[in-house]
Amino acid sequence: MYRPLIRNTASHCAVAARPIACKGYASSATPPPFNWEDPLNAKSLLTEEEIAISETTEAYCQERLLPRVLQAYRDEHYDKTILEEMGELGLLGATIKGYGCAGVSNVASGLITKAVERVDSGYRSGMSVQSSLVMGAIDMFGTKEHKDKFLPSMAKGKLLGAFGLTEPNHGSDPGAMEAVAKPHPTKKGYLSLSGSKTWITNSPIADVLLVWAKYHETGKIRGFLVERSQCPPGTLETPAIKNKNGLRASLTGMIHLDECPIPEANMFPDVEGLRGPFSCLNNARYGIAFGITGALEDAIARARTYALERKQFKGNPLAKYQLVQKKLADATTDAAFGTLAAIQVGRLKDMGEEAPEMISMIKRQNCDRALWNARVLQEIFGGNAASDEYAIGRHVANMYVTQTYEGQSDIHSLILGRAITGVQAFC
Ligand SMILES: Cc1cc2nc3c(=O)[nH]c(=O)nc-3n(C[C@H](O)[C@H](O)[C@H](O)COP(=O)(O)OP(=O)(O)OC[C@H]3O[C@@H](n4cnc5c(N)ncnc54)[C@H](O)[C@@H]3O)c2cc1C
Repeated sequence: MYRPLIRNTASHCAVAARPIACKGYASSATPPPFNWEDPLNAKSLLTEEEIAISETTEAYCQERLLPRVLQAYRDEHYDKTILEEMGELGLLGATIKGYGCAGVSNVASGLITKAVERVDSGYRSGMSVQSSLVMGAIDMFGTKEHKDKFLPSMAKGKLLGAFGLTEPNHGSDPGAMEAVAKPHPTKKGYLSLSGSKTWITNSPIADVLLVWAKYHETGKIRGFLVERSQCPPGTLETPAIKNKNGLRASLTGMIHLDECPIPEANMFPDVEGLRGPFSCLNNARYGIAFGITGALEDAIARARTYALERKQFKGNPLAKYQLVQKKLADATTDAAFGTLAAIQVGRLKDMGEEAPEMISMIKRQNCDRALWNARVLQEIFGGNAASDEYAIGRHVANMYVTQTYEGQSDIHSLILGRAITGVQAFC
């Protein structure tokens, strides 16, 4: 069994306070050994609590998730009891304080996503939607009633969430969405929600769907909590999107709302416009930027093992050849740089000093570099890369999606370009 996360308030937010032992410049005759699994000693930047959370989550993921992922990916199956297991460990909504959540630092929550994504980006996606996009939104924008009603069961993984922003005609440009909430023609105190959302993680199994739609009176975007159990037949459909090329271990679907009655009280009261969805996306994008380094590290570890074991030309291991070594050097460098950048942004988040553009920067950089490197590492496996048993093809296919969702990399380039030049280039 795994220990649930226990919050040690003393070491919660700050960088581990350690005495600085001055050994003098270049005084050591034997420099510390290079650790290819943590080349820049990112661990030295973590608190004891963060290290313990990381180790607990890594152990759970390697022992319980890894054995399931190959079959889940083949069958395009998501076992929703995974969220209950994660809930028991305190991994869901981990940064939220109260409501049965662990209340850990943003760096600790990044380490959780990294451990899960080391196994599979789809498992991390299912968790991120629950934690950052739905629980996070309720915590940020919900009323006390929303929080009391939804957060404790969501923290346990007993109530599942989905986040509906993307529409069939509006992906990168959600401001142009067509979903709309109008007064309900017959039910007093209710709104009538209509519209379609697509590519929505967890939608086929979600109990509560956070749907973003334009409010009739103002034309501004508002957030609505749609409870599946309260929707009359025919007003809510959530068909699965089957036969995906990537993220097959997570469930993705559509949301169709046809004059669905929603209590007015289920609308987030005070947030309007794109600030609502984008605030939630910021947290989730941070999780992706941190998490994807786990998937890249897994690709590196697998490619390294393969390169050491596979022999070609006079019985030499592939690892002996310079071109192969360069591929591993490039990927290892990018994983290490990406991890440090994610920790830095996490620390700034803990202090409330992160700019959204910082998150765009690490989401774009870490996802782009992970995809590029994993695609190159795939070559080390030769023909065997075509077999799903070697996992590398699964990571590459998943990484395409991580580079695409929650703002495709080119969109994050435009966000950064706007911040650098002051000139808007979206339209
Ligand atoms: C497996 C999966 C799970 C997902 N889960 C969710 C979810 O849970 N909730 C949710 O709301 N959405 C989800 N999405 C949707 C995802 O966020 C969108 O696919 C993404 O935002 C891109 O939108 P689009 O697919 O409509 O592409 P488009 O917006 O049509 O873009 C296509 C291409 O054009 C480029 N482009 C667009 N506009 C510009 C421009 N102005 N300048 C330069 N280039 C531009 C884009 O960068 C992209 O490369 C998911 C997607 C996938 C694949």
